[in-house]
Formats: sequence, structure tokens, C-alpha cells
Amino acid sequence: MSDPKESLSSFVEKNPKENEFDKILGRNVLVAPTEEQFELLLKRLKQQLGEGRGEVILEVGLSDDGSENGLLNDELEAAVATLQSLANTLNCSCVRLRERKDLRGIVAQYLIRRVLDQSDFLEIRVAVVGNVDAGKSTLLGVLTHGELDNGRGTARQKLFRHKHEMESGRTSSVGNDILGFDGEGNVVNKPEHGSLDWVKICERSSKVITFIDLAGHERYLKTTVFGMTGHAPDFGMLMVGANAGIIGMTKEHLGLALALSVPVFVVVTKIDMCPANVLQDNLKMLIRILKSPGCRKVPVMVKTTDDVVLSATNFVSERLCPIFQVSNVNGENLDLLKIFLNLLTTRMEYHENEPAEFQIDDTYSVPGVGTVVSGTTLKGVIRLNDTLMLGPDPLGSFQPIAVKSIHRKRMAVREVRAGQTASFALKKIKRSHIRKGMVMVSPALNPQACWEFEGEILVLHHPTTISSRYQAMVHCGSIRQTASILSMSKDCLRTGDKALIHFRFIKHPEYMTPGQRMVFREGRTKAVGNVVRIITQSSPSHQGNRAKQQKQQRYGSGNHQQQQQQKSGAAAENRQDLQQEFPEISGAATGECTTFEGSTDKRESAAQKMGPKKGRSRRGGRGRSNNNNANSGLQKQLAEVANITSNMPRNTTKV
Ligand SMILES: Nc1nc2c(ncn2[C@@H]2O[C@H](COP(=O)(O)OP(=O)(O)OP(=O)(O)O)[C@@H](O)[C@H]2O)c(=O)[nH]1
Repeated sequence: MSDPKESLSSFVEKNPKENEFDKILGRNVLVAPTEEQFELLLKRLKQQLGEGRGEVILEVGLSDDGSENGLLNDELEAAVATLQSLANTLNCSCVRLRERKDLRGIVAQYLIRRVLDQSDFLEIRVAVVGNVDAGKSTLLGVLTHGELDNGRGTARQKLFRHKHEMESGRTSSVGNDILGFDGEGNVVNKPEHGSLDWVKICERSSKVITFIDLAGHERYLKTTVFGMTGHAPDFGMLMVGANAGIIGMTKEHLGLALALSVPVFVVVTKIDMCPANVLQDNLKMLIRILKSPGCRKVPVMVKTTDDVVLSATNFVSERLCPIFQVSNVNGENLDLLKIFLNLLTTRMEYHENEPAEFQIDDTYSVPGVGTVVSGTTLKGVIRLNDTLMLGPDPLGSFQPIAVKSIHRKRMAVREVRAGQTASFALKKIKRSHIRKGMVMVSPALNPQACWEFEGEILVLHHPTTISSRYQAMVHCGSIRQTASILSMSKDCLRTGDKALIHFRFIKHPEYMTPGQRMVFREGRTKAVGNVVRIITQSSPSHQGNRAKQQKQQRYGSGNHQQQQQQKSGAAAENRQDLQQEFPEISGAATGECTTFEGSTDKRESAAQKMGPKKGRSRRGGRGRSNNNNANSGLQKQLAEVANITSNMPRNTTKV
């Protein structure tokens, strides 16, 4: 998507062939446009609104070459009147963001936002990450319910979803909350809106920020990684407690956002209770980490409205990292954060004619409605009564399914477009036949499931070496499944190594597409990369066929058995988590960032002691040898992965 935040003249400069728009170049075009110029301005603004999914930020008063920027007061008044009438013609609001003095006069920035009907709104997803007690849930409670916290956790009580969360004060699941902005950029949420009033908020909003509240405790890291990959966030909000600084999982979460190429902004909370010297020290450390070669960010302290507009308009670049310092107790600087959130634009591209793709991240059984799936539309448009292909099932097949109703943020709608989350009521399918990671795609795509795929991987951390037959959890979109390495372009991989790896899922086939970002992790081991090739017709192997037969038997033998299997699978995953007594050591994911923090505590050395012997997988040594032996036959067949390349794509090497 081209950057919607540009001036009319800069667009024309970048597109010399668009001679048509030559006539609307220059500082004075908005001051007294001819009829022809007005029509052209209208045409161009319409285009820009389309590119920016309904909004654009324009700079008024820029000259062609920048040497004579600025308008005098009366000129500015006339220019703004023209802009206002352009906006009115296109049913948009026009709000001044900031003004600055330039060589000749004033240059002003305006936000033009399409006024949408009640059932439509622009949706931005922000993943909220940071260490436990950084104030994530509290900030979300304060922003979305409009009431300040008391410093002892009143605000967060409104967000918790489970009784144990209320009791412990710790988030354990992926929570969602919304903050609505109207056309003028005012917050729509009111203290009296309970969480059930999402429909009211959405109806009155032109833009809705969905916060994906993720758990800060390392024990829930698997859920947090799923939140970052499966919920397709546009941005990451990294929360840091002013008094605690960069501790625990903070670097881990930052590294995850970097690995998934999610632009991050930082919110430092609790500035009301933090001594000035501690705050300064922690900010210095934060900036050092952000600037380090592992992150390569450009940190910007946001202190004024001008800073907000500047950082929001440049935030499309992944390198910029705005830092806010706020208090949830006295409300300091929360206004700046709200202005910033109001100016964020979605990163997901949308082409109306693309075949639809929807990834499922949760399933429900709603009394009176039946099976409901929720997730994110990745491509195209899905309309009511469309028939999509749902799958893959354990046999790798897809079945046609009709979309009987669509809800966006609990509001019934007729269609949903790329970049929007939604839930669909499905008919004639049991909830137990659907799992997270499945997709619903247009029949035109003729979807194929795969047991095997190739990924280009960069190892961010491993205590020793990774070799073939190693098994770990693959997170890719809403897919979350253990896969084993069949072969690699190198004999073994250490921290910092890159390779082309051939993976095979161990439980069921999945639907993947080349280019998807993926995370490969197990305990302290972390690798990130891209899916490069999908192997849909995997060579038949003893293990593959056997697994298929087993699946067939289980699948065919009724729900009870299947549910038992799912339960035992989940229990096994939980057991694995518990067995990884010492899960994540902070900083590992950010590569070079780790230099800022030595061994966090005795857990690290303990984890290393538990670690595998050189060249042998930890899991391989823990009773999975049968599986691995079965794989080795297949491995021989697959011999070497073709076209081995050590060149990782640019976005991977950035990490
Ligand atoms: N004084 C002060 N206290 C705050 C502020 N923000 C949060 N707190 C308090 O900090 C504590 C922890 O806040 P939470 O919102 O539960 O932290 P969290 O990051 O969501 O923690 P997890 O859900 O476990 O990941 C609560 O008691 C809040 O009242 C702040 O700005 N100032």
C-alpha cells in the first residue's frame, strides 16, 4: 500500500507520468483553485482515501521544491476552506493536527477521514506485550473504560476473563478490548459502556483499535506467541514499568515483535511512583537496547502533540520507535497516547478481487446458534452466504461450508474485508471438527494441505546445536503445531546460523502459503524465518502413511474418541510446558540485545544443564526416539534440500 500520509505535490513528483495532476502542484493550489483544479483535487483525494483505507493526512502550504513553503494567515484560511469543501464533497471529516512555521509562512497538517456508516469502521489491531506487572491490563482498562486506576489494580478488573486472573491479578489468556474513535478523533468509549457495549462503540466509531492483551508471565509464553502470530497484529505496544525497567520477558517480547516484523512503540507506565533518577536510568537502558544492532530502531521520546503527529505519520517505517511515558493513576500523557492511536493506519493490504482467505484462531459453541469460528480475514472479501472451503481436516481435505452470519466486534454485518477480524456462524459442522489453525478460503484457490514445507530459518537462540530430527513448536499465523526437522542445508545449526530447513508436522497437515512469517521454538530455543515452499504431495513414507491411517481410524470412530485425543494432545502439550521448567530466559530472542543482560539468574545455568548433548535434540532424548527413527527412513529419501541458500531474506536478517 502506498503511504497515504503524503502531500499532493509529493505524489505528483513521485509519479511523473501522472501529468494529469501537474495542474494541482504548488503551494497556492488550495488557496484559489480553478474549477478544473478543484475536480482534479477531488479525484486525487478520492484516490488517496482509497489507498489509505478511508483516511489520509495532508500537508497544506508546501511548495513544489520546498524553498517557499508556508502560507500567510489569510491564504491558509482560504486553503483550509477549500480542503473542508473537498472533504465535505467526499463525505469526510477534516481535522487540523498540527501547524508549523516555515520559510514563508504556516504549513499545516490535516487529517481527512471518511465518515462511515454505522456498520463499518476501520480496524487496527495492537498487540500489548511486556513483562508481568508492567501495567498492560491496567492501561487497557483505563483507555477503554475511561476511568483512572487506583494503583492497586481496580482498572484491570474490568478486563480479566477468568476467576483465577481476578484472584492472582495475572493475565493468562489472549484478551481483547476495543477503543473507538469518531471522525473527529474523539474517544467514543465512555465509563458507562460495559464490555457488552461493543456494538454501541463500533456504531459510533470511524476507527476501532482492538487491543490484544497478552500475558506477561513467562509461563504463558506459548499463548503470547500465539497472540502475536495468530491474531495478525498491525502494531505492538511494548509496556515497561518505569520503576522496574527492562526486566523479565520484556526483551523476549520485543524480540518476538522484531522477528515477526511488527512495528513497535513503547509505553513506560507508573511514572507517578518512580523516582526521577530510576526513570532516567531505565529510559537510558531502553534506548540503548532499541538502538543496539539487534534491534536497529530509532527511538523517539514523545512529549508534545507535534511529536505525536510526527511519529504517527512516520510510523509506517518499521524502524521508528516512539516512546510514551504515562501514568494510569494520574492520567499524565494518556492524551498523547490516544492521539497517536487515533492516527495509526492498518498495515494489511486489501484488494477487492483477491480470493478470500480467513484464518481461524478460536472456536465456540453458542447455544441456539451452533458452531462459531473467529479469526482474521487475510485476503479478499467474505460476504454473507458465501461458500468457502474449510480445512484441512486430519486427512488434509477441505469441505465446502456456507457462511450463515457474520459478526464484527459482536455487531452483525453483511461482509468482512482483508485486515478485519470477524466471527462466522457455521451450519452442519460440529465444533470438535474445527481447530485453531484451520482456514476458510475461496474455492477458487483450490486449497491443498501440507504435511511438509521448507522454511528459511535464522536461529536466534539454542543452547547447543540443532540437527535433523529435532522437534519444536511451529507458530505460523494461527497454526501452532510441533514439527520435526527432516533435513537441513547445514549439518547442524547454532545460535546465529541461517539455513533452509525441511519440516514435517507431527499431528496433522496444515494450510500454509509461501512468504508467511514463522517462529520455531521449544523452551529456550528460538528460530524465526519465512515459509519458502509448500510440499503438498509429500513422498509417501512409512511414518506418513501410518500416521494417516491412525488419524483415519480415530476420525472415523466418533466424536468421543476424537475429543479424547484432542484432550490428551492438549494435556501432552501442557505437560511439555511444565517439563520445560525453565522456559524462557529474557533477551535471547533479540540476538545482540542479550549483551545488555547477562545470565538473568540461576535458572539459565540450570536450563543449560538440562539441555541436550551436542548434536542431539532435547526431545529426541526424551522418549521420542520411535518417532525419530520412523522419520529417518523418510529423511534418507529426502536426502538433500535442493537449491540451498545461505542468503536469508532482508526482513529476516534485520532481526
Ligand atoms: N502507581 C501506578 N500503578 C500502576 C500503574 N499502572 C499499573 N499500576 C499497577 O500495577 C499493578 C500491575 O498492573 P497490571 O495491569 O496487572 O499488569 P500487567 O502487565 O497486565 O500484568 P500481567 O497481566 O500479569 O501480565 C496493578 O496493581 C496496577 O494498579 C501506574 O501508572 N501507576
